[in-house]
Amino acid sequence: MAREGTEHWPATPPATALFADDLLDGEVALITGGGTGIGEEIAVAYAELGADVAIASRNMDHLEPVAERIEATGQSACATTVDVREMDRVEEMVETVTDELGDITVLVNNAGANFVTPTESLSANGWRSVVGTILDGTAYCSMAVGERMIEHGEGGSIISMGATNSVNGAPYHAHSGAGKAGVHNLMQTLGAEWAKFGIRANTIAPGIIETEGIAGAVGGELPEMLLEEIHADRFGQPADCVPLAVFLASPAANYVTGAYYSADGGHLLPNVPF
Ligand SMILES: CCCCC/C=C/C(=O)SCCNC(=O)CCNC(=O)[C@H](O)C(C)(C)COP(=O)(O)OP(=O)(O)OC[C@H]1O[C@@H](n2cnc3c(N)ncnc32)[C@H](O)[C@@H]1OP(=O)(O)O
Ligand SMILES: NC(=O)C1=CN([C@@H]2O[C@H](COP(=O)(O)OP(=O)(O)OC[C@H]3O[C@@H](n4cnc5c(N)ncnc54)[C@H](OP(=O)(O)O)[C@@H]3O)[C@@H](O)[C@H]2O)C=CC1
Repeated sequence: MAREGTEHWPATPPATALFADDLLDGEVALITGGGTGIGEEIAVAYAELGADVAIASRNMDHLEPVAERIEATGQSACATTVDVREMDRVEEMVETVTDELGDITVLVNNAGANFVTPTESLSANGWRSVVGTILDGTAYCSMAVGERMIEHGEGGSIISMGATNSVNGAPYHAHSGAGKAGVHNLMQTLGAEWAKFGIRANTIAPGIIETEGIAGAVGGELPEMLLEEIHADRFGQPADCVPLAVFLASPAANYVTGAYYSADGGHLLPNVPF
């Protein structure tokens, strides 16, 4: 049964119902992991608001249908494969996107990886696989795109997906929690270092958002008992993360850098009065 007041947590409306339809005109956005889940929703919303959008991940099968959705809005799309854990591949991706769409003005570090496991069962390779994707990948993409943003001289926005599991520690998420904590710290560092170039760097921390990725990470359906920890009394949907990603890409956030925004239905808030 829903707790009192939780019926006041309806679905987040589409970005086009919230923002001016030309908000992202002239932007060129690159979204890693843009072929699925949260990344897909951000990619399509950016295009609907006027940006040309590139999406990149390891598997082209994920990317092609989303590129078609982007093109259906009338904007240009670029779909390219990358493993963000490899710097050479990241450099190639940035070159391809720049050749096809022009200078990148918005980078969304969304590619992510996780699986839930007791730390004593986590192998070195399992640790590297997740931390490599989350933290190395975010660093490599930010460095490759940031260098070009600096050369281009027009500033830019770097947005990275953190996670609420990095805030208080999270049992069975040793690799993911530590990697996401590093992502938040990296965005603060870049926000400080690259402010002089007009480059902003911010973090969005989703709570528990229903995607195929998280279902894989927890080994099936999300257990209903997790809702007891979520004040909104519902799991998040990818659309719940989109308005923050639009805001941070837009001129509305021109004075916002090094910030950390959670979209978690109150998951981080205490559940008891003491
Ligand atoms: C409060 C809630 C917070 C939630 C926070 C975050 C949530 C999310 O991020 S949800 C999004 C999750 N999305 C994904 O994970 C999609 C991408 N996932 C993957 O690519 C794979 O699941 C991957 C993470 C395992 C990486 O794939 P790949 O690089 O191809 O790696 P391998 O399959 O070769 O495995 C590497 C290594 O990891 C070990 N391993 C894999 N799964 C598990 C598991 N469930 N438990 C324990 N260990 C696992 C695997 O055995 C390999 O290690 P070695 O055997 O030592 O070689
Ligand atoms: N869903 C949730 O509850 C939460 C999600 N997050 C974060 O939000 C982001 C999106 O998550 P979500 O949409 O749920 O997950 P998905 O699993 O749907 O998305 C992850 C994406 O990353 C891509 N990817 C994974 N590894 C690599 C790699 N090495 N190189 C390039 N691309 C890669 C995948 O594509 P491909 O397989 O083609 O490479 C996939 O498109 C992630 O950063 C995640 O950690 C944070 C907290 C909670």
